[in-house]
Amino acid sequence: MTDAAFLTVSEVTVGYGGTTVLDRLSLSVERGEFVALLGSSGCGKTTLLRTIAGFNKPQSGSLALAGRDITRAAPDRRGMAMVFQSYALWPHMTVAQNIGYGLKLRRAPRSQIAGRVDEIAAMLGLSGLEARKPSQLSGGQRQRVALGRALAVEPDILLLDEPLSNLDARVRLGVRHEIRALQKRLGITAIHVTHDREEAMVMADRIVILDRGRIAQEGSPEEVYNRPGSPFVAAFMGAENVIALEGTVEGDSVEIASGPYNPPARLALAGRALSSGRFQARFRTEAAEILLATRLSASSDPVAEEGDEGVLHLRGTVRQTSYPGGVWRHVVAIGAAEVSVDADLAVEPGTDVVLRVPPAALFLFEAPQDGAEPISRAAA
Ligand SMILES: Nc1ncnc2c1ncn2[C@@H]1O[C@H](COP(=O)(O)OP(=O)(O)OP(=O)(O)O)[C@@H](O)[C@H]1O
Repeated sequence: MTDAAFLTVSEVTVGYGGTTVLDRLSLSVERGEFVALLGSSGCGKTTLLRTIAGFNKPQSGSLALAGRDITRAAPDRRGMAMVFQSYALWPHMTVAQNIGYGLKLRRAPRSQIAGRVDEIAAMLGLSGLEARKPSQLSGGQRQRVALGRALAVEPDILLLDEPLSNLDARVRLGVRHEIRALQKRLGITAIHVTHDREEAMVMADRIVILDRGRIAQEGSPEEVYNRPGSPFVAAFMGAENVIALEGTVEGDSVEIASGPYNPPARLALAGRALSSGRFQARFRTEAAEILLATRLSASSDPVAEEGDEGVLHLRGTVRQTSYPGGVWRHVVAIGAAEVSVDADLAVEPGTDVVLRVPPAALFLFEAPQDGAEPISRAAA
């Protein structure tokens, strides 16, 4: 955490009744940064956002904004505005009245409110709709009004609580880009709660992945996607195929001996701390290539092929083939394990195949205590 951080959340613990939801959580956000809080349902994303907004009081820890302690400041004294999933617009007010609501509460002069409402309506593509009530708007328009109401008060921090999840997929993509472009143009600091990985990836400068009230990992979208630090983050970022292996660590690589489902391989550790013994290899559905087993039958050791250093080859049998669109998806059985692998062409169920997982797409981690039996043996 740096002293220069705009918002600082320090060692904050928050719970409901006797249950702790956030456990000594610390987070810092820079001015102008767009941070996405990503995590599965119930991990505490909304609780963290509401704590930042001042709706939840921490049992311990502190919050500071621009160097000012706001731990006990009332929500309307924090210079923040929140946009909710449910829009939370006033149904009896017009679009203009909804957008101007925060300014009216602050007793801004009527002419100033009108000018600001016009400006925001134009910026958000709502011009011409100012006299309508929320019930006369589409979901995307309502969400833009909610965003306009938040922006009208020129908050120091914009808090977004799954604001796009009620919109249909096509509108959601559009509003996603609108919010991001606007945030960049206005230089607003934004914290956005979502459980949608792609949404977090395309909108945020930094992704904070929460797991049961703690930060599992934070980093740029590219970092958390390509260098997940734990099996939880790898799985959350889409590397859901898991193969249990056994190997011997030598320097910065791990050697696995030939087994019934794999030729020998030397896999790069790429700085990960692993010790000899059991570990797990994770990869994404789109990361592995399917090779037909017959192509490799002449070679007992495909790893020896030039340029295949660090590659994991796995022998398996296709169990299911489906077409989700664009590519063919295959369920491939490798011993007792099953993995999902995409390919441009359909491979018939029952076909023996070899999967080729390149080093950059392979994530290695310590095996969990209750992990599956490894399919490989450690090299002697
Ligand atoms: N007002 C409340 N009283 C008691 N428990 C609560 C309350 N609000 C949330 N919780 C519990 O706190 C935990 C975290 O909830 P929170 O809403 O922060 O999660 P979330 O990550 O935002 O989930 P979702 O994505 O489903 O909205 C959950 O177990 C939830 O049941």
